Amino acid sequence: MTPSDSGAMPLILAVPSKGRLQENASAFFGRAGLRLAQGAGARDYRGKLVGVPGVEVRYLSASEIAAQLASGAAHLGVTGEDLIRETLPDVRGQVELLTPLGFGNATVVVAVPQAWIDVRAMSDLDEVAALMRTRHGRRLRVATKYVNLTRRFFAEKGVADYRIVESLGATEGAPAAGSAEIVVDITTTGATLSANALKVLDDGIILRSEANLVASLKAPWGEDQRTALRTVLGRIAAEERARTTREVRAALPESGAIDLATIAGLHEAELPYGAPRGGDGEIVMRCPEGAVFALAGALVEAGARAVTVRRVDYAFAAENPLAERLLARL
Ligand SMILES: Nc1ncnc2c1ncn2[C@@H]1O[C@H](COP(=O)(O)OP(=O)(O)OP(=O)(O)O)[C@@H](O)[C@H]1O
Ligand SMILES: O=P(O)(O)OC[C@H]1O[C@H](OP(=O)(O)OP(=O)(O)O)[C@H](O)[C@@H]1O
Ligand SMILES: [Mg+2]
Repeated sequence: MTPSDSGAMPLILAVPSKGRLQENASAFFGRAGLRLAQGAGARDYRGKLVGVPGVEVRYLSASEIAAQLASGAAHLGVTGEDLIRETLPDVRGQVELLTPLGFGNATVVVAVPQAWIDVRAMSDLDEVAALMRTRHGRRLRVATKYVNLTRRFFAEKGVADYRIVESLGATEGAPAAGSAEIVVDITTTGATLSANALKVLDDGIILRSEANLVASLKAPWGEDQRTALRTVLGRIAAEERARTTREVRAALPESGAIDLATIAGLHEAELPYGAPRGGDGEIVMRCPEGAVFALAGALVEAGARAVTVRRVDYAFAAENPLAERLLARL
């Protein structure tokens, strides 16, 4: 880490440089008003956030991001939960998973040849392993790049007699190639598994993963970095709040007699600008997207003269829940 022009130590934000997560990750930051500006040239793996001083963007592969968050070389990053759980021996002690991002969805699964018609569950693997030993004199081989997830899951399921064959790519090809009998790999559509005549075991789901915004507990969190953190997470929270809620405005009845507190309580709504000052006038509420119609109905029922609902782009608030959660752990 090198001091920025102003001498401040930057917050290092690690962003996928390639692969499936890249486009979605920059779109996610863009929605939050955080525009990534890559340094000159496509091969420059550093950049900045436009208009947010004190942040250095590093473009890395998804697995490298997990490693840098673990070591503390990066403060914040976007990567798959699968890589976090595979790479970090102590997830809770090393990072805080701040929020799932709704993209990069994939499932880590145990898959066996479709031809093994009697093998449906993890418990059947023990029998297969025993047969392998007696018939072929060797252990059942599992091809994977998820070595740690595999070991943990197999141990939980009581399957012990196997050997891992580390795979660096095209894992699903291992059984046909003869380098392993079964695989542990990530799948989204299932197309690759089918194409390789493999099936997922009934209880063979190891982890449902998606991209997450992750913070390192091991990175040096000085005052400069905490300030940058509040700005970045404040914008992300404002976008998330705006996306998941609706603003509901109502013209109160002339009489002013309306029990807003009760209505708000019943419909998970809040009054972000407080209760109305006078008896008459307009109030602004905010509620989850799914509560809109019930809330609007309740307001009309209670005498509101008009109710309008709208989406907003950003909803900033004094509290910064993502930042507070992280800062409380540092
Ligand atoms: N169908 C999918 N297959 C693989 N990964 C997926 C899929 N869908 C989402 N992902 C997520 O994307 C992450 C990175 O996968 P991707 O293949 O895009 O990166 P990569 O550039 O190959 O990374 P690396 O070179 O470090 O393996 C996965 O670990 C997972 O979290
Ligand atoms: O269930 P599906 O939708 O078919 O997707 C799963 C496949 O995609 C990934 O490979 P990727 O394309 O990332 O290649 P890689 O193994 O080189 O990373 C993954 O390793 C699977 O092979
Ligand atoms: Mg890949």
